[in-house]
This record gives sequence, structure tokens and C-alpha cells, in this order.
Amino acid sequence: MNNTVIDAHNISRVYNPETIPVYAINNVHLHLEKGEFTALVGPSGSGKTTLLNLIGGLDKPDSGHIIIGGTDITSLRANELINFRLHNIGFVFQSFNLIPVLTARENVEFIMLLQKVKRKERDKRVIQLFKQIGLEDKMNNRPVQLSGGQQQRVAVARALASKPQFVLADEPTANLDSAAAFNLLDIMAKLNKEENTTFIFSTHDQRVIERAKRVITLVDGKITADTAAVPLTNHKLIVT
Ligand SMILES: Nc1ncnc2c1ncn2[C@@H]1O[C@H](COP(=O)(O)OP(=O)(O)OP(=O)(O)O)[C@@H](O)[C@H]1O
Repeated sequence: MNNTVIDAHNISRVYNPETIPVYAINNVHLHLEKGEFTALVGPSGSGKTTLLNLIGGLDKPDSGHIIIGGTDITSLRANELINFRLHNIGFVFQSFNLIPVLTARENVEFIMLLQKVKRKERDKRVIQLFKQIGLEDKMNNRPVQLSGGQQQRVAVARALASKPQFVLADEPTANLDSAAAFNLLDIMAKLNKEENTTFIFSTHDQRVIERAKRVITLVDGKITADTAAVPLTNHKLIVT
């Protein structure tokens, strides 16, 4: 069985090619399999967000190909890409990005409405997801009535609602205190272990790196290390 989720070949993204070119991503190869729990690390400006935006289909590379579950997303037209993202990729952002006028439940359900999932199936999935994030009692709260950590857990549920091939998280714990960060990581790790959900997250956060199974290091737009995660006691071995 082919377990490849992401296969990116020779991808580059150059900003300002006409003036002062910035090689944000410089000829990168990346292969990710189903069930990975992978951290993308590197100094500020090393290209982490750019790489996540490329593999999430939010931006296009200037060269190279990105194959997701057998589809070359670099060859899709804009409207095809929107549809592809909707069905295949879940996103979690640093600043949660929940829709403020919707309840937590509606935020999670919204993506299934776009996918035209039938009501019975939506109800079942929403309840299952809120159980998994431990917030069944807060489903009808609006984002403003939730803590940052609770909002980020709802964002994880929303990312999973569409049953994506993988979830991309850009600095998911950056705005969380330690307790909320650990709680979020526990939930993500549990989803990874029990449901084989594939996660790739960019981070500067040692607490997150510590929980990853694989750590990919970017420096100046290039992958300089790609290793199994190192436990905290040896964390000086990780290049960040
Ligand atoms: N829209 C843009 N126009 C021009 N340059 C950009 C643009 N977006 C990013 N860059 C440059 O591309 C490089 C990579 O940026 P990117 O945001 O991907 O890094 P990062 O590793 O995510 O950084 P951080 O950890 O600070 O979030 C940087 O040099 C940045 O200044």
C-alpha cells in the first residue's frame, strides 16, 4: 500500500525575483507518510511558513512539484486548488482564526456544510470531535467565551472535520501558556496515535519539538537536518 501523503520535489519559492531576490525555499525535497507527527524547525526567516503555505496549497512554488495523495497540486487551477484544500488539508493557525460570530460547534460544522455532508453525519462527527478535544460542554460557546487553549482545541477539531489527508499547523502553541500548550499537544498526539492523523507543524517551541516523532530543520530555505526527535534531556542536539 502506498502511504505517501506529501511528495515535494525540487521546490523553490523566490520573493522579489526582479529586485533583491529572497530564496525563501531553495530546492527542497520533502516526503511525508501517513501517520507522521513532524515538527518543522529553524531560525526566524528560515522559510517554515513559506514551506507550509506551499504544501498546504496556499501559495505556489516558482519551480518544482508538490504531489499530495497522488495529485500534483502545482498544476491545479485556482478554483480546483480551493476544492482540493477543502477536502484534503486541515489548517491550524497560530492565532486560532475561529469565526467570532459562530459558536464553537458551528465553526467545526462549517467546513462539513461546504463539503455538503448530510446532517446526520455532521452531527455524529461534531459530537465525536468535541469529545476528542474534551469540550463537549462548550460546544455552544462563541470563541470569545473560550480560553486561548480551548479556542485552539476547537481549531484542531475544525481542521479534522473534513477528514483531511493531513493537518498543517503553523506555530500552534505560540499564543498558549504551558498548561494549554501541553493539553493541546496531548490531544494532537492522541489523535495521531489512535486515528493515525498526520500532523506537520512549524514551531520554535521546545515543548512541541519534544513531542514530535520527526524533526525537519530548515536554514536559509534549505533542509539541513531531518531526524527522529531527540528527547528533552538531549535537546542541545536539536538545531533550532
Ligand atoms: N511576502 C513576502 N515578500 C517578500 N519576502 C518574504 C515574504 N514572505 C516571507 N518573505 C521572506 O522569506 C523568508 C522566509 O520567511 P518565512 O516567513 O517563511 O520564515 P519563517 O521560518 O516562517 O519565519 P518565522 O519563524 O519568523 O515565522 C524570510 O527572509 C522572509 O523575510
